[in-house]
Amino acid sequence: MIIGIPKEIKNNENRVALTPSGVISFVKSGHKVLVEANAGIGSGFRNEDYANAGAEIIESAANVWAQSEMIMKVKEPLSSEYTYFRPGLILFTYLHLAAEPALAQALKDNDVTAIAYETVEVNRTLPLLTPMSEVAGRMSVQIGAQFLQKTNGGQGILLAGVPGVSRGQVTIIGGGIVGTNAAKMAVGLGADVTILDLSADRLRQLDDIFGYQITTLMSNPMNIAEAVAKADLLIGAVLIPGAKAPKLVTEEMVKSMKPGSVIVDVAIDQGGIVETCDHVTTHDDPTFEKHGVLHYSVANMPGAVPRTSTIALTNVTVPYAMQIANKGVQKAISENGALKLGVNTANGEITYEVVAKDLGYTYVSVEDALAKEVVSI
Ligand SMILES: NC(=O)C1=CN([C@@H]2O[C@H](COP(=O)(O)OP(=O)(O)OC[C@H]3O[C@@H](n4cnc5c(N)ncnc54)[C@H](O)[C@@H]3O)[C@@H](O)[C@H]2O)C=CC1
Ligand SMILES: CC(=O)C(=O)O
Repeated sequence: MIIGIPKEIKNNENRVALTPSGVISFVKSGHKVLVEANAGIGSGFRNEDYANAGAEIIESAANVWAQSEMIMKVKEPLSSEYTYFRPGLILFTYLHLAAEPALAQALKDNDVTAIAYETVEVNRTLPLLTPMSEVAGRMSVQIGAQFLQKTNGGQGILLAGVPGVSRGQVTIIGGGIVGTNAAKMAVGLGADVTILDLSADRLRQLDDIFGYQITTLMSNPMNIAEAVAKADLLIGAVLIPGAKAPKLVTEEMVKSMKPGSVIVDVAIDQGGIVETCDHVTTHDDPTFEKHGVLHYSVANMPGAVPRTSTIALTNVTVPYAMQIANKGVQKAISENGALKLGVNTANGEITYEVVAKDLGYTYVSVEDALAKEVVSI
């Protein structure tokens, strides 16, 4: 199979979908890899590194897309990339379609087989989301601490406090991968940490991990309101796989926060859980202020630590991409239930149920979509 690796074009997105080591794996298995010139620079991988690994360096993005059977990316295509879509193209990347209706329509209109990293699912875990959630969860506290500084627009508190002065309060809504990793960092800094989740089992696990270092609370409107009101740093970390994030933190709750408090809504890639986090921000201009509270809503947080993130991401994506390359997309999907759950669009249909529901399309199963006329390139 011919696999294409375009350079990421989202604001400050310095990750790349494949490392030179990944290229070696594909080439050894008899595949051809086309890498757009300078695609790896942001992650510290030079064109020569890719060429030495056996990739062909291609000058233009258009040629990479046109000549490849499968495109591997990191972030969802931006509108300028929709022109590269065509029937039969396999796209393997983060998509977050519930929050990207125009992209969903473009993939559908162009009969692209689009497999979303974030919905590949094994035993109720999301193996291709996990490493980036680990990164973003850890970053969320680092970023929050930084914006709590007066010089950066915050209320001017140190999360750790000092002897004689109270510690900062970190409230984390959602105790999955992002939430747990945020808690590790916040506990490590010495903050006062509260985590809310809807799953009693998850709260028990968190209690086992952190003991008396954190407070766990069942997620319900009353507990959320109280925990938000006292938060110096609020972290949004809820996920319902594939679906638009529920708005759990209302504008009224945000108004109850202290001036200069900070919200890091990590779940913004699925639309965000905070009502006032009404738009995505960029690494260039990451925050905005509403009701005196700083809001941070960058949808590609790991893009700021690309070396760590690229290696962590490709560690998990390459084995799945290899199955697609070795077997072809239809056979790979039929033999691997985890990968099948990743398919969000195929043959002009939306094939992930909650995405179809959230965007108002009729859901068609992957099998039925692929059983329609099979388009080959
Ligand atoms: N902004 C960025 O750059 C990045 C964003 N993310 C996003 O962060 C979000 C969280 O991801 P993960 O931690 O990996 O998901 P996860 O599935 O590991 O955890 C989600 C948690 O939310 C809980 N939950 C569901 N409904 C809830 C509710 N009503 N109240 C409280 N908790 C509830 C679940 O029980 C689960 O424990 C996702 O949207 C993910 O895409 C991940 C990486 C980077
Ligand atoms: C999960 C995701 O969208 C990211 O890492 O950018």
